[in-house]
Amino acid sequence: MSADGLPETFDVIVHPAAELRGELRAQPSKNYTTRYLLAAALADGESQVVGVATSEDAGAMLRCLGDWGAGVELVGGDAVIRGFGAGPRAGVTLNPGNAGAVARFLMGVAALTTGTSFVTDYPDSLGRRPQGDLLEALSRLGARVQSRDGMFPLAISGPVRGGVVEVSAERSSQYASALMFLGPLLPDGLELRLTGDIKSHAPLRQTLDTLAAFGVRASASDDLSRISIPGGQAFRAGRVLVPGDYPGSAAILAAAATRPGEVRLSNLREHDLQGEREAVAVLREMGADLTREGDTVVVRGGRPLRAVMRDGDGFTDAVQALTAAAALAHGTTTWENVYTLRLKECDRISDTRRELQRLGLTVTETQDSLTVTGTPSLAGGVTADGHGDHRMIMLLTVLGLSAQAPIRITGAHHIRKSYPMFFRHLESLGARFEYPEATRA
Ligand SMILES: O=C(O)C1=C[C@@H](OP(=O)(O)O)[C@@H](O)[C@H](O)C1
Ligand SMILES: C=C(OP(=O)(O)O)C(=O)O
Repeated sequence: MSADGLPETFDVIVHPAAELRGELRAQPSKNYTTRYLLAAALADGESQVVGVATSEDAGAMLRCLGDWGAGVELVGGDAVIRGFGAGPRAGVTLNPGNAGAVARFLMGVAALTTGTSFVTDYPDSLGRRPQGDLLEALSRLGARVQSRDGMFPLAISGPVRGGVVEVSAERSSQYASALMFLGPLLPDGLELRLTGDIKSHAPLRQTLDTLAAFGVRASASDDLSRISIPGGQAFRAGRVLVPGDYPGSAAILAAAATRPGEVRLSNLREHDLQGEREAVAVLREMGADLTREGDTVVVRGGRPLRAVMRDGDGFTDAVQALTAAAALAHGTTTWENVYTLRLKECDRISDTRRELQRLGLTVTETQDSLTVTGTPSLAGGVTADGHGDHRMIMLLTVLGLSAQAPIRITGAHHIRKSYPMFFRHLESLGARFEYPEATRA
C-alpha cells in the first residue's frame, strides 16, 4: 500500500457521478516544488521548503539531491534541505524516474561536477524524450556529454566557465530553465540566447521567480529570447512556501464544471505565474460558472458547455484536462500550437486522439493541433489506455464521471507522477472508483 491507501499498481474503474459537491485544498505545485528543492540544494546552508508536493516527481528530485550530497529531511509537509552549494558530488548516477523537468534541471547542474551519469527506470517514457538540445548547449559550453542519440542513458562532465550560449526553446522550455539554474554558479555566468519559436514561456518565468526567491540576480528581455545571469553568485538559503498546483487543479475544475453540484477549490492564488491558471478563464469561456473568492475558485457545475478555439501553449499541462471539458461540450474545439504535447509522457496529441476515438468521439490532429467534437452523451462502457501518463489518466477520469456506463483506465497508478491524491480528492466530492489489479505496467 502507498500513502494514498491504494495498491502499488492498479487500473481504475470510473463510475458515472450524479454530482460532485464539497471543498478541497489544491495540492502543492509540481513546478514550484521541483524548482524550490533544487534551488535549496544549490544554496549553502539550510533551507525550508514549506508544503512540498508528495508526488513521484517530487520524490525523484529529493532522491537525486540526496544522492548528490544534499541533506534531505521531511518534517510534516515541509522539506528541510542542507544544500551542497556549487559542489554536488562527482561520480554519482542519478535516476530521475519519469520526471522530465527534474531530469533536465539536474542535467544542467551536472556541468558543475566532473562527471554525473543519468539513468531512468522509465525507458519507454522519459527514455524516449529528447535531450539533445540541452546536451548540445552544454557541450558548446565545454562540457563532455555522452548519450544514446540525444536520449537517456547519458553522462555529463564539467567543469565549464560560462559565457554566451544558444539553446533551442522550440521543443521544451526545460532546457533553458536547466541552464538558468547552472548560470549563477559559473565563474563567467551565462548569456542565454533562446532560439526557435520559444514554447512554454510560463515555466521560464517560474524559473526566474525562483532565482529571485533565492537571492540570485538575472534579467530577461520581454520575449525571453535573451536571459542574462551574472556569474559568481550564490543561492541564498531561506524559507519558501510552495503555492497550489494549477495543472492538477485544472482536472478538478473540469470535473466540477461538467457534473452538477458545487465544488470549492482553495489554495489557488489569483496572481500566479503558472500558465495553467488560464484553465479558469477557458472554462468560463466555454460557459462554465466559475467564480473566485480570494484564493478559492467556486464551480457551480452542470451548465451546458460550448467549444472554444485556443492557442494551448500557454497552459500546456492543462490541455488534457480541458480536452475532457471540450469532449463534453457542444461544438468543435481546437487547441493550436501544442506540438510540444507530443514530447511529454506520451504523445498527447496522437494518443489522446486514439483514446477519445475509442470512446466514440470525433477527433482529428495535425502536427501541432488537436481538434475534438464534443458530445453531451458519452456512452462509456470501454477500457481506455492511460498510456502511463498522469494527465491522460486525469482526462479519461473526468470523462468517466460523465459517461453513461463505467470506463476502465489501465495503469492508473501513474497518476502518482504528479497528483497522488487525485482519486481520493474526487471521492471526497462524491465520485466512486474501483481499483482492480493493473493490466498495464
Ligand atoms: O519547467 C517545468 O517545470 C515544466 C515545463 C513544461 O514543459 P515544457 O517546457 O517541455 O513544455 C511542463 O509541461 C512541465 O510539466 C513542467
Ligand atoms: C510534462 C509533464 O512533466 P515533465 O515534463 O516534468 O515530465 C507534466 O507534468 O505534464
